Amino acid sequence: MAKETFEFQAETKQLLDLMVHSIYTNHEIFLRELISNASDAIDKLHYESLTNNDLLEGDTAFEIHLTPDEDKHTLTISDNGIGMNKDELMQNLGTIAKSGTKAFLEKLKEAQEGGSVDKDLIGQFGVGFYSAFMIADTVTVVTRKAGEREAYKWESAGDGQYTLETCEKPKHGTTIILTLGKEFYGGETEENYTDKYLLESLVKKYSDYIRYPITMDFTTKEKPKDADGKVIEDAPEEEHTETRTLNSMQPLWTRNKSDIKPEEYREFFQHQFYEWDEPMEIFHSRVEGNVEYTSLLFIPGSAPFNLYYADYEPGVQLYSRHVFIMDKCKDLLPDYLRFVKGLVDSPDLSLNISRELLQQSRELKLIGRNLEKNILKTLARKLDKEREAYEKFWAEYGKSLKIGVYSGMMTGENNVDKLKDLLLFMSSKDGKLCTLKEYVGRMKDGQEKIYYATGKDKAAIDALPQMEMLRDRDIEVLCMTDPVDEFAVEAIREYDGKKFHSISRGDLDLEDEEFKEEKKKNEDLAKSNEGLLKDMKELLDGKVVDVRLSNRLKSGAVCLVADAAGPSLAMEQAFAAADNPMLKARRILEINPQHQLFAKLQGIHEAGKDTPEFKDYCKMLYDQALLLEGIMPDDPAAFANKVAEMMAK
Ligand SMILES: Nc1ncnc2c1ncn2[C@@H]1O[C@H](COP(=O)(O)OP(=O)(O)OP(=O)(O)O)[C@@H](O)[C@H]1O
Repeated sequence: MAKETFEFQAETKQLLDLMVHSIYTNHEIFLRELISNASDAIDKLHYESLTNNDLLEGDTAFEIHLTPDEDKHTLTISDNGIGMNKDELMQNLGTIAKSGTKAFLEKLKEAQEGGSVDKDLIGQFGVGFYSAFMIADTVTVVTRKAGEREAYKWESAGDGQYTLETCEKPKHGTTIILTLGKEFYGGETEENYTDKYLLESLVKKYSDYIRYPITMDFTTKEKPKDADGKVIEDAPEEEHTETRTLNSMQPLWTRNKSDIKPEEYREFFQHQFYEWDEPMEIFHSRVEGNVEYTSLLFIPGSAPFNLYYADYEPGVQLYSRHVFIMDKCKDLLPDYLRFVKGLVDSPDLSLNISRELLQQSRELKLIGRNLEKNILKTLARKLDKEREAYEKFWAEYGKSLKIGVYSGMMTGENNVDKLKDLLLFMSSKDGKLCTLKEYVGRMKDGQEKIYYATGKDKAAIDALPQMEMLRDRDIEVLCMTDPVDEFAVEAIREYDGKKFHSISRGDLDLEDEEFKEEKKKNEDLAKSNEGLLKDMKELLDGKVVDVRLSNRLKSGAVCLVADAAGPSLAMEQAFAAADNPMLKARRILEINPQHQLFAKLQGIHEAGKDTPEFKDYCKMLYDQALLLEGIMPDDPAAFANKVAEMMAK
């Protein structure tokens, strides 16, 4: 193949431009990035060779080798990993397929504007390879895919183009030759990347735990020794070259907890899982028993923006005796812990079965159950002892637990018992978060139900007309401001023998005498107004299933509630947002018989149910009730016009 020139994809160009112009000051991490890619490539080959030994081509000594050359101003990093064929080269080093890159570019811009470009951005967004352009004028990649014959040379000066041609490469794997920029070699600079001791220290700093030897040749000059081992003083010095392994190769998770510094955990977490923040929680444990494993799990400092979208891939890395098996095993932990990152290393996981079978294996299930228990125990402890920290966790991941509560009903897992004590809801009293236990613990004497209301925020809930009665009675109401809240509560049904009761669904049924008396009075009143209510219902046919006199209103004129059978209005909205408009609430319009408007309505009705005025009143009452629930009337313009017309009268 003759040498061909290709253009980088637009986003890659943008990224390269940032790298070349060195807006990022922490140059040295390029080495970590390239070493980490080399290690991944060896992992891949290792894994594939388990089922196809021929791929190794007889070369089983996995290694990442560094060759600095002071004279040529180059640094070469080579591995005997899987290598790349032509398509892969063009795909991997010509385009940026990952959606994360856009986020990276934005973050970088933000950091730049904030004046803090030192933050460790690169690598967390999977743009590792391109960091080479921070220090190299030209990057040359020579690579041959294991099991294939053709080798390729890729080259770029980071100027928007790269070239590709075939070449010779006896060993499979990848060699990256960095022709260093003039600030990055020679004795004048602190950043001399041909300096072996600097390279050694960088390997120690960033790549010590890499599982394969990172080697470099050290040449020393010594005078020869005689047969007795004595130095021959007058002989000329001889050069000795010795290949040294620079890293300890001990994976972090295999070390003793007490020997690991917090910054080592942080560095590992951020780099291994491309995270930006510090972890919020670290779980590091070694278990021996029915099944033996080491786990190192993290709860990231903040939830990824796509945690609840289909493109988010949950899962934990699996290793067996420190050998990488798979990246995202999603069957290990329950879905409600989808935000947990980390790894499990177990000699009991077999390397020689398919990933599908592995995910079904008894050992994996056992490990998963143990980890789940452990995480839940830690969260419970946090809730109990570190409330503020738990509320921070809740703000990031609470939704995941709430989804877990109700999705468990579908999958047959009993997540309710596991999770109900970890849930927090906002109290109508002080706007603070409380657990169900706390709510029940401070219920008023004689209160038998857990009252809740739904709305977009606390202010909207406070403004609900039906809240007035509860406020008067000093009854605390749980504010459900997230659409999933009510679904979770539906799944829990009751807590400590107390049933959940929506203030906007079914009957309000407060438990005090005053309420019961009111209710009785309204029942009598409803009988004497049967005609009016029936005619209103007829007029609003298709919109509501019933029109009733309300027991739940004090000063408000109307409200819209849902029948106890079927979803609530908030649930209906959530279904509609999820493109499932079939599940509708059975709406009931309630009118306050104590309100002046009711007397007016009675008067209008006397003139007959077919008068335009009665029709207008009914429609407008319904639209008002919708607005109170935060739902737009079907025809907002008609509603506004009617209001204007009435105001002008
Ligand atoms: N030494 C290598 N051997 C084989 N393939 C490589 C090597 N270096 C890079 N690649 C390929 O190029 C791709 C792009 O590398 P890059 O460092 O830009 O991102 P990445 O490593 O995939 O991202 P992340 O840093 O998120 O892991 C890699 O995914 C890999 O497929």
